[in-house]
Amino acid sequence: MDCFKIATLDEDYDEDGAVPRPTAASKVSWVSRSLSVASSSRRSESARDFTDSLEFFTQPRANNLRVFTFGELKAATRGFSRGMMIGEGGFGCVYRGVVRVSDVDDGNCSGSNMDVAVKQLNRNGFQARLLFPVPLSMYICVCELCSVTGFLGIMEHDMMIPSFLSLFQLVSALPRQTGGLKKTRSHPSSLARTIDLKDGAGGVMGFLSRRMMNSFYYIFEPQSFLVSKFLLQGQLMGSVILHSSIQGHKEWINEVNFLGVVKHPNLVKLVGYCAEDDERGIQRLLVYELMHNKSLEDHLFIREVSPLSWMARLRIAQDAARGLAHLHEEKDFQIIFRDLKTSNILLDENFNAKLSDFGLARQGPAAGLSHISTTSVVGTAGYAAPEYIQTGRLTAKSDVWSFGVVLYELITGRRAVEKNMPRNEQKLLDWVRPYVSDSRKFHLIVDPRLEGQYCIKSAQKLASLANKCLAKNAKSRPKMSELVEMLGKIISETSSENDSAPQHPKETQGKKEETEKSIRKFNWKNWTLR
Ligand SMILES: Nc1ncnc2c1ncn2[C@@H]1O[C@H](COP(=O)(O)OP(=O)(O)OP(=O)(O)O)[C@@H](O)[C@H]1O
Repeated sequence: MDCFKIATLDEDYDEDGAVPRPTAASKVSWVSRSLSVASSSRRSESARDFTDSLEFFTQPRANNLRVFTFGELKAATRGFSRGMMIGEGGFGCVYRGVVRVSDVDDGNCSGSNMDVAVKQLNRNGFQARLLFPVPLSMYICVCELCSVTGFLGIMEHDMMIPSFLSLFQLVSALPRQTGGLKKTRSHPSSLARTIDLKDGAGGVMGFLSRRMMNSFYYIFEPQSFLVSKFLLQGQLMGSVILHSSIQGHKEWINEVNFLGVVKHPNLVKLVGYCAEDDERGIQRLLVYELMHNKSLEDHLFIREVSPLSWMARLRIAQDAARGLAHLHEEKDFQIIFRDLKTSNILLDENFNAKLSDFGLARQGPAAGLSHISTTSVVGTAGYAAPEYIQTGRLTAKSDVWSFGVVLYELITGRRAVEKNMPRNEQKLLDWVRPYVSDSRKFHLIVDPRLEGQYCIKSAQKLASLANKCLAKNAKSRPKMSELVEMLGKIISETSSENDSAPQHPKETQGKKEETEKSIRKFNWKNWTLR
């Protein structure tokens, strides 16, 4: 999933929620949300945004996170071996591992083994990744102008790029990686024009992994300006996203600080972290409880994984809503999650859902203020609320919008943005619209992987809930606690309907049996990386 960051936004607060003043960011249309976008940006503003987010961290809050050494985590993950890798996100790889934890709670200091997921932040400096088919000329131009250092993500393998890569160096390096790009010795400035896209860059495009396309990336200043320039020329077929280790580090700190202090059954548990800098580079790792059934994304969109029953989907939605309600409403400070999506909803061995990835979380507005004005709009395209994209003004209702998108993904089994679909079906919300308003056609959008094993009334009720979350006017969207209640009602109505019409065996067996069945089907050994 591609993401965006829009910079240069006003820092004004608007207590009555009046129509916002147009800003640079408001030039970015909702239609272009699937692209990575950026308006002109100034480093100082980004820095201010960073400082804002640090505010939260300066207040002392107790956490009992364990500090791991790099050596410990290396041993726990068998040297970060590929065999132990369970996922990959925009900021690094996630590995399975086992760590020893002490059981201080029960009075004795004996230790026990704990299954964990270890997320390793990518180490080296600046990063560049190609998310969507991009004309190679643009790619090269961006890389050249940005002086990319560090990794250049092409295909599954990261390629090392020497510091201050020149255009010529990049083009020379590409053929070895793509196996198809014509080597050319022309002067760097003319290369962009001489490369045959079908022959050479086509190879690059073809090799882009699905995983990379769905990942989360940043545009980092000052490079974002360059990307926006391409966008303005109307030539952007995709985007080159750059982020730096500073940016990744910020997310890392965010995660430690937020997840370190929030505890809830529907938020993934952060066990500890590792922060070591040495000759190997910057080591930043996070250690979470292992969620045996990975993410909702895996279950909804990966064909090899058994589909979730309708009832399981409803319960997952309610769990996620509970997690968000806790963040929004149950603490002495509000937390806006900012990145709700199916890959951030993890499932434990009983298919209980927990939210993970607090890298983009922000503390909500102070008392008396209606929103936070952010200087950078971040999130994942397809999930972010339109008013946030257009104005940078962030409220908890932005999360509610994203939740509405997730509800439609649960109903349809389709991604928020589906690049492989015909153009008119790519944006989920646009695609469902005509079907939702026509009850005779509604069944056509329900996930075919359910094979008819669902209650149509229940699905329609869920869609109507999603519509409430997707109200244009943010203020009229429900609060997450209200959504928890509404979902509870749908769940109990659905189970009583199932009880009276037991023709759907999967849904009448109860959660436990259904879960056991799914677990049996889910085999770690057959787990293939996307
Ligand atoms: N605690 C965990 N237990 C089990 N699997 C996990 C855990 N955390 C992450 N994963 C797996 O690793 C994948 C990558 O997670 P990560 O949070 O790094 O990125 P992401 O959310 O998929 O992408 P993005 O970079 O856009 O946030 C997840 O989709 C999930 O499948």
